[in-house]
Amino acid sequence: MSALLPRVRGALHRTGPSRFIVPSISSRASLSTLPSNVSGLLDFKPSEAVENVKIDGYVRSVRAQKRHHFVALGDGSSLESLQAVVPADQAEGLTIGAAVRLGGSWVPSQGRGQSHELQVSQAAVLGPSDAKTFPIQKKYQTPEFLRTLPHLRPRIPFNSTVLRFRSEVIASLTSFFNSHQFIQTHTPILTASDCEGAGEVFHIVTENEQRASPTNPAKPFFRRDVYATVSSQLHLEALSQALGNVWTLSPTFRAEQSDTPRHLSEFYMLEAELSFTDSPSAVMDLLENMLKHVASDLSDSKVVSELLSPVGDRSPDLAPTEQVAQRWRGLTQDMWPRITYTEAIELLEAADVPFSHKPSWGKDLHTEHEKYIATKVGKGYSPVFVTDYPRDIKPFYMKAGEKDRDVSSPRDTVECFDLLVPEFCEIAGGSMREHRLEYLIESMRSRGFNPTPSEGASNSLQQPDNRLDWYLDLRRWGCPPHGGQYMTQPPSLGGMVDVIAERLTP
Ligand SMILES: NC(=O)C[C@H](N)C(=O)O
Repeated sequence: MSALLPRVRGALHRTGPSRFIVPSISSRASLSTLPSNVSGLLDFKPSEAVENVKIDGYVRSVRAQKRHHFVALGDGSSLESLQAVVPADQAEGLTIGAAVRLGGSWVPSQGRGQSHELQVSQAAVLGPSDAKTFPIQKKYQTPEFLRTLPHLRPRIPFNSTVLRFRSEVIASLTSFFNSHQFIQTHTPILTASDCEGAGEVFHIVTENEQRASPTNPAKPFFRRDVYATVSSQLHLEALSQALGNVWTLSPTFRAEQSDTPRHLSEFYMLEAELSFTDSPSAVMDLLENMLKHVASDLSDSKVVSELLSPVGDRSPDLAPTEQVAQRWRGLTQDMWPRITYTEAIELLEAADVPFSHKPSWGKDLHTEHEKYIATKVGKGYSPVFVTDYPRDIKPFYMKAGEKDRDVSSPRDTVECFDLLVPEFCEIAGGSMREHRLEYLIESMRSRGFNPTPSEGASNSLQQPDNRLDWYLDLRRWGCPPHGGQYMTQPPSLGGMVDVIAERLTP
């Protein structure tokens, strides 16, 4: 293998930022038109051979024949591999997993399975790989096994496709918010506010504090209890009073002990606050338009067609492609139905289905209930908004509904919504925020908080136990009606695409 390097070094050295040698006069393609990655090369279908093509990538598999080795090359840019035909005497070191640089002619392929292939004249191994010990193999490997290799798993073509998809979704979300004049902000990850008791928190302590004992006390690192954020919402509300409409995409942490894909201890959450509005519909419209924007932005993209393609190494614990395609189509449906929680309960009570949890007004909806609603109301493809949940099962910050809105049902509700999608159930939600000081204090007291609003601004550093007084302050000085939305795991569209919504990075 080392013998290969000196032989090709002269021919393959970079002449600038490009990885290609300037083509000779006889070449048809000019430097600027030559694609620079596997995806680009696969889309490049000249009718005649193009010489002096160079490509960097990783060997996905090798089929050795007497005179040639057929190398499947990938570089993370494409689910499909590029076929490189390497003369046997140049194939030393081209083993599965190796990082290589290949040079040769890009020619229409005689074989089946690909329109073009690279007839390699120069091959360099830039990062060798011992095929005998490389744990990622072309054959099927169970998700359980692959989960033990989080540092290598992204190299699996399907997984790198999911990561590219996430990148494109984030770009599309950014363009959506940008074009709607929302300001992107970044809220603290380490925070003294544990939001609304949205989930169990991770308490941040230093190793010193952890090792402390009565005989060996440690000086606290922070002056008060600090947690890994469970939601950016409260901080975002403060920022919206300074900037107007704001959004963030932030890592979020919940200490929930669970192996289901729906309960992750670390995930990304998109949150947006819309200021100067008293209309829950406006907040729902924002969420609906945001998802439709992403769906239409990406619908013709290569990455979506790859995710929906039935070929490749799709693991059997992923939803079938037809199901994912259906979810995708659902996002582009015209009007997403909106029903109240009370209507949802009525539908559930009337349903001829043996639910394991009896639906009853005042209780939260279980996944089986949400599935039923999404199928019945959303007809199995359209997302459905369920609004106005009972106040007692929702967090303190949600704005109280108008009691007299439905005289036949004078039960306390809050102005909120959950977005249910077929099969996946709740992927997003939001609410109007209680912007009236006295109502907020009352709501906090009824939930066991002990707010102590002061005359001046709350100095949270001096009030270690009263971590939400600053939140009350927001209501004391210029708090317009406002509301917000959230979506968990937006880069994978709430996990709808990489169904096992797990981290693909170490
Ligand atoms: N921004 C939000 O409305 C998210 C909400 N705080 C939650 O954690 O569920």
